[in-house]
Amino acid sequence: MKVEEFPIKGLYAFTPKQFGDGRGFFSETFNARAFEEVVPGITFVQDNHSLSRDPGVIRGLHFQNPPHAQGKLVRVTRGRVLDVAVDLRKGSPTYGSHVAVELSAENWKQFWVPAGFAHGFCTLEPDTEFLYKVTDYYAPDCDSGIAFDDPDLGIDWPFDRASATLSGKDAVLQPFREFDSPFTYDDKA
Ligand SMILES: Cc1cn([C@H]2C[C@H](O)[C@@H](COP(=O)(O)OP(=O)(O)O[C@H]3O[C@@H](C)C(=O)[C@@H](O)[C@H]3O)O2)c(=O)[nH]c1=O
Repeated sequence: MKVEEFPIKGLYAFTPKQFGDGRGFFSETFNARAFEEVVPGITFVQDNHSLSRDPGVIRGLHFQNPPHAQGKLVRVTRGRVLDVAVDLRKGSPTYGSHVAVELSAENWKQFWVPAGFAHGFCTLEPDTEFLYKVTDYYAPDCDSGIAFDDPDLGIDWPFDRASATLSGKDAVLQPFREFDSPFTYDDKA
């Protein structure tokens, strides 16, 4: 498994091996022991799967507030997305900055987005299937988000608000400047 780090501490990309043969391929898409070596102390409790029909579907930027904050291990099994994580950890040297990674069925990359980040993605191909493991259960009362196109975040999305497809909920998310983060940065983590 290939492991990549980023300028924002806590984010990782993993590329599991694919063993191709005449039938197709085999891949260990999650191995608790290998994951633990890079990101210790994590337990996943729920697996999610979404389908987005068109290119330009933007979901995000989402997070759950404590006590149900979620870490997410995300990947794409069909199609392609631009996946984005925004650092919301108060006191972090990279607070408010983001990492964008392309995830696709072709590159087989997974992105680890710990609790304390807002997460979102934009589909780049039709019929994109997005799969992820999360570290806490869905808690609608803790569900929150920030506008994907907030100018203060400066994310270079391939679609703008007029051309993207958004949920009603995502169309009215709060601006970053009004957001009082409940997350704190742990220097030692
Ligand atoms: C996220 C989620 C949603 N739902 C339900 C609520 C709602 O009726 C329907 C669709 O929910 P949403 O519109 O919030 O789905 P979606 O916009 O795909 O939300 C997801 O976006 C990406 C970017 C993330 O990071 C995820 O954590 C999650 O927030 O599914 C669950 O039952 N369990 C869940 O874990």
